Amino acid sequence: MAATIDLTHEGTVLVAMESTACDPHHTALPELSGLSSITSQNESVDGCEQQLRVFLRVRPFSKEELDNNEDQGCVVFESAETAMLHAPKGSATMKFSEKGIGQQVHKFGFTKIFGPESTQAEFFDGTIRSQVQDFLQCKNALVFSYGVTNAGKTHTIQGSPKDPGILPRALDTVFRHVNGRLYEQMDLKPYLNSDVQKLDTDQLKMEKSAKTALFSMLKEDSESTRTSRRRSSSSSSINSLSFSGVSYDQTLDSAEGVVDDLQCVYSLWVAYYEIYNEQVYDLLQPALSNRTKRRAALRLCEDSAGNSYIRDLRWVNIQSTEEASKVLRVGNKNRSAAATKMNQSSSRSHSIFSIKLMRIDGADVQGISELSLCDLAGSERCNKTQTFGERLKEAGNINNSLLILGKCIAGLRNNQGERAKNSYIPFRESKLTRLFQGVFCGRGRASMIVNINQCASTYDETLHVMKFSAVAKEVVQVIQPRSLESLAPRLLGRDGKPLLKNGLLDSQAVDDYLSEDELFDGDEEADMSILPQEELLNLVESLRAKLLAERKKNLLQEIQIRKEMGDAMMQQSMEIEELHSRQMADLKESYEEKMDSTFEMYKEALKEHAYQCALERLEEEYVPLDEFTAEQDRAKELERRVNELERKQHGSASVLQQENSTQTDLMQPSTEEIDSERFKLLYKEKCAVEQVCAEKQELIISLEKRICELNETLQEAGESFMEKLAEVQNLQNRLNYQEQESEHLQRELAERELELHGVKEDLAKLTRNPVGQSRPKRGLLVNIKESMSSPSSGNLCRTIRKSVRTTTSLRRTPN
Ligand SMILES: Nc1ncnc2c1ncn2[C@@H]1O[C@H](COP(=O)(O)OP(=O)(O)OP(=O)(O)O)[C@@H](O)[C@H]1O
Repeated sequence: MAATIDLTHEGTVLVAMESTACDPHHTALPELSGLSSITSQNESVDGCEQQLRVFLRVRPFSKEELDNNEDQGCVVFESAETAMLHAPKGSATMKFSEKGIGQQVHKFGFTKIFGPESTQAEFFDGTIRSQVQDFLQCKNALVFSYGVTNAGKTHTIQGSPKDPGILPRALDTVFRHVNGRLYEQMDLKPYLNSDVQKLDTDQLKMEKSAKTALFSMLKEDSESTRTSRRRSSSSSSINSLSFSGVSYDQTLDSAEGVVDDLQCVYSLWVAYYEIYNEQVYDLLQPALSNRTKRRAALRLCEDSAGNSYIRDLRWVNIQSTEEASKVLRVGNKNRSAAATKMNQSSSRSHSIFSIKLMRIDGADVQGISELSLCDLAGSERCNKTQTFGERLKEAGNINNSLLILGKCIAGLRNNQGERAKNSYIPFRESKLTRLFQGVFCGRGRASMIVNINQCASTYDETLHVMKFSAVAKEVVQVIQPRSLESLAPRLLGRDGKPLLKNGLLDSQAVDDYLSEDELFDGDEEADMSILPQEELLNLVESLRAKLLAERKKNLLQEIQIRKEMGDAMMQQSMEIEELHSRQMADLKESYEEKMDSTFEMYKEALKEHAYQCALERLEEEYVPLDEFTAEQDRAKELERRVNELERKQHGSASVLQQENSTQTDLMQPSTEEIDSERFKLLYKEKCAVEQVCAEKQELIISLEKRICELNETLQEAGESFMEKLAEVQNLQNRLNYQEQESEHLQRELAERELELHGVKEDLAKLTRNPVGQSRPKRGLLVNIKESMSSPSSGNLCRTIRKSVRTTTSLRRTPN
């Protein structure tokens, strides 16, 4: 059930995205469709344009991987920016390319590539050091690592105590920059997305005791781990990560080039949370129950400007790298890690470590910026990693949120340029993208780290990651320059009311900020806690009746829409089925025709060939019958005469012997003459017979030769016939395969019809008993959106998704 998305479609024109508002409080984020947020490059001249920076980091082989013959030269570096992927034998990519689908070699470009030998320090300096400097100048930054599981994401972000990753290095850079200028009190605390809350004395006390309690969690833990460590000193868990007293290369200055007002002091706050199974959990909150280790899920809300923030997320004030390290260790302890087949300590959640930096000048908070480092969970294919039960659900959620991230990135790219498609960008379909929508839309600089391993066994997944990154690299961010005034967060009191504006109390500002209309208009996740309680109760009461009527109306509309969607789905599946059966019938017919005609063609050719050979043979061997019989007669006659002469010769020899003694010498000469004449004649005839025999012999030899030649030709023709027969067989096999495919698809179609039937029955039930339903108090669009987006929603959504997948796969089916 691995979610895959092909992001490599066309649309290469890269143009800028429009910046979002200069003032973070009063201009809403681009609407969720992203339609209004996209302009051409020319229109965004004020903003600073930059292609999304995408870095590739390739981790070295482990010893086990080398032993398992994982090194098959799959990754080849062409230059510092270009890498080639070569499909290894046995990979799906190779199998497909052998069938003529896709290629064996893929080439990808990156902002910069870091090979297996690159150090953590080199990586930090070459990638996010500049973003940390931006952060120190009140600019938001987001860094996220993407890659298959076991590719080195956590190593890159967190590293180990001896070899710290970019997060400890970033914190170290920040602390060295603010060294001696830390705001030591905790009374100014981050609030909502980018505001600041002034804590009163009670709140301050609570804040301090909460911090002490947090660090004491670590003490308790270290007491127990110390005992276990004594037993086993081999632990390399990230839980023990510490970067206090860093021993790594510190030759580079912490924040070169950062222009700074030396009068300013800084307050640093950190939060550490994870998105696990599409729920946000605070990694710094203790578990609800010690036994189950369950924690409370937090709500993702939006302020009136549409900026996302996590309600009740715990921000901890830190005064040193040691404290930052402690926070990270507490969070790592709580992180949802479970061993998968591919990585023994695989992280199953997206974990985000956020740092907020407040620049304070006297009583004024001049600016606030946020740096988030997001370690995405590894994406893996369920079959390969043997995931079951809870792990399978996790994998589904991980894949789904990565899929949405991919869709958003592809959507951003497609919406850029003159040929912008103005397509819907599904930021709100997952918590991850919803959280970082602002940064992607220009409220900060984002960069992506693509982690890969070079293992042949995970080649196909790695290729998918690379394709994803290729799309990301084409996204252009426009970071709008913001004035210091616009950067200044609002200072809010206990109940969320702003206390100061331009140094003065401004009660009007609260109305602008949180008007009733904004609070209740459309967004079901608006944070109501920021309104005074009484006001809120009144509003709730007055809206109650309205809401009921609205819900009734919505329910009916929803039923109608579901019915229409069900009908449309049914219609669509019937059309698909019909189209498919037509295609299959056509295909079958055309293959049969092709096969028959090929067969006939070869049969004819063979016949023709045999006929020609026979004709040639006849022509060459042909002797007229008369001639042949006359010759035979002549030969017989000659033979007969030879026999007769031999007989005569024999008789005359004996007569001569008898007469020799009696006859006179006179008689002798005349008999000898006759004999000699006869001999001469006989000799001549014998020669003639021998000549005829020799001629016949020659004829026989030449005929035998021709027969041999004809045999060879026949053999050749036979061989070519066999070849053609094999081809025909091959075509027949392909036809059988297509038929099997067709049957499979028809079965799938039948399943979908069953599902649709189920949905229709549900609908019918719903129509029969609409008021009895207990539904969450949400709007129509929200319910529809949720049912369309949530992986755990009902049959209808599964059916729609299935249909979309089937349609896509139908389009991809090779002819
Ligand atoms: N650049 C590197 N140099 C040396 N070892 C590395 C490097 N990158 C990763 N590793 C090692 O590879 C293993 C897997 O790395 P890591 O846990 O960071 O993967 P991951 O992508 O975070 O996996 P998951 O998504 O499952 O959490 C670890 O043992 C890590 O120490």
